[in-house]
Amino acid sequence: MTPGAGPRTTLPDVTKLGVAVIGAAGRMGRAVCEAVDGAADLELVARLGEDDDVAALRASGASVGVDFTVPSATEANVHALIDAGLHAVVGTTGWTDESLGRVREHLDRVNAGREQGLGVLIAPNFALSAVLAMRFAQQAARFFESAEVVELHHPDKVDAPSGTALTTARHIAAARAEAGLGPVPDATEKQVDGARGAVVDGVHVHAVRLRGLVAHEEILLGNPGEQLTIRTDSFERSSFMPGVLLAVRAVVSRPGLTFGLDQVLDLG
Ligand SMILES: NC(=O)C1=CN([C@@H]2O[C@H](COP(=O)(O)OP(=O)(O)OC[C@H]3O[C@@H](n4cnc5c(N)ncnc54)[C@H](O)[C@@H]3O)[C@@H](O)[C@H]2O)C=CC1
Ligand SMILES: O=C(O)C1=N[C@H](C(=O)O)C[C@H](O)C1
Repeated sequence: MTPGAGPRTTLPDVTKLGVAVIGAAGRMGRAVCEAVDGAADLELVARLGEDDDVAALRASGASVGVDFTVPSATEANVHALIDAGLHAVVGTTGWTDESLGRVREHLDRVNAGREQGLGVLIAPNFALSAVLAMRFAQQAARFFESAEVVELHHPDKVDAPSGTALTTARHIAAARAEAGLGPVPDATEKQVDGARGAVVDGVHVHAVRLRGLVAHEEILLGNPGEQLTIRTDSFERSSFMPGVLLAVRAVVSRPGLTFGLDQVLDLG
């Protein structure tokens, strides 16, 4: 574990919220460390990498652990953060209903014995444009016969489709089901494997990997004679930082599991 700004020679500032970043050397981890460092009310007290022990955060002065690691590691990190008595903000992808359920149960168990409960906030995307795009897609879905999602990312991304696209597709599917819409029209009988993308709850999702891109998504909604396109573009990782900082400040007073940044924005 590397302390926030070199070896600590003084006690942490108790007027600030102590933050530890897990995955601190990664693309997002570096940006989060910089953002926390630049926030007057937060103090970066630890940067953790792959070989560091999350349990050591117990003595670090951190109240919130922020995880931007890899899908195979994030769930274990969150359970370790809860066991160490920290709140958690998570941007890492790979969450399923089952893994979210395990976190919810763990929090229920731990919070039953605490005066001020621990919170975990997991968001597939912290960029405001993406959060709004997901919400608009959910609102629009019931009015359209067809819906497909295209996500476009940098080629160093290890998972496909993106967590954002999975969530978008699930929201669209839920809105269609609630409105009583049937399957999307599709006459395809013969295709090269994968030509129609992945199918998430009946919604086709396509993943593009292209050098030069950061994180982008298009939601295409079609009716006879018309189309609605909702598009979000993160050109820089700075786009995620206001959402990450908002989540860090919010999670300490939101016991239990929160999924999605929309839950802490006043979106109506
Ligand atoms: N929710 C959001 O707004 C966003 C989410 N992401 C997601 O965040 C995750 C990280 O993305 P990037 O920073 O681009 O990846 P990256 O590959 O640049 O960074 C991941 C870092 O985690 C470290 N790591 C791996 N296992 C670890 C472990 N067990 N403990 C501690 N550190 C560990 C790696 O060494 C690396 O430094 C991905 O799942 C990505 O999809 C990315 C951008 C925005
Ligand atoms: O890996 C990324 O870069 C991103 N991952 C998240 C996802 O999979 O949705 C969020 C954003 O799209 C960037």
